[in-house]
Amino acid sequence: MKIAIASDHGGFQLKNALIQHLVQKGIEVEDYGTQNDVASVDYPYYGRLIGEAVVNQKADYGIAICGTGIGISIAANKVSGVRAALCHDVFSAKATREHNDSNVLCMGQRVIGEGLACLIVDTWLEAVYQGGRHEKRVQMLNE
Ligand SMILES: O=C(CO)[C@H](O)[C@H](O)COP(=O)(O)O
Repeated sequence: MKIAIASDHGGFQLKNALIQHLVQKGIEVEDYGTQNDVASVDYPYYGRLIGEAVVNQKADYGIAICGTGIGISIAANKVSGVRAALCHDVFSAKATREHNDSNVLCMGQRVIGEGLACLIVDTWLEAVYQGGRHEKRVQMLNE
């Protein structure tokens, strides 16, 4: 499995923590930036990068972080084929894989701590899309 990950300056520290967490688990990670939290950068650029990496199959899934997670999730969802989910709790992380077949996970560094964020990532990656009644709805999203 390969994960594409990106953040703006507001999510840079959490991005680093998640990269470390994923690499420790043996998961391949490609870092699409940003490279520091000194320079103020624009989350729409990084949301688009992650969205395009996923739909162009450069990675199996994407993770996108900003201060709130909101702006970068809006940006990622502008890319056709992206189903980005903003999750700050474990229930939502599991449900969005099972029901929405989400392919990008978004979180906010200014909202949750690293421990919970790692647990959300693990839950999201382990959950399995259920298909069935959800197929038609996901198809509607794609259309
Ligand atoms: O959360 C975000 C977007 O939803 C951004 O990270 C946030 O707006 C950046 O703010 P600032 O420029 O004040 O650091």
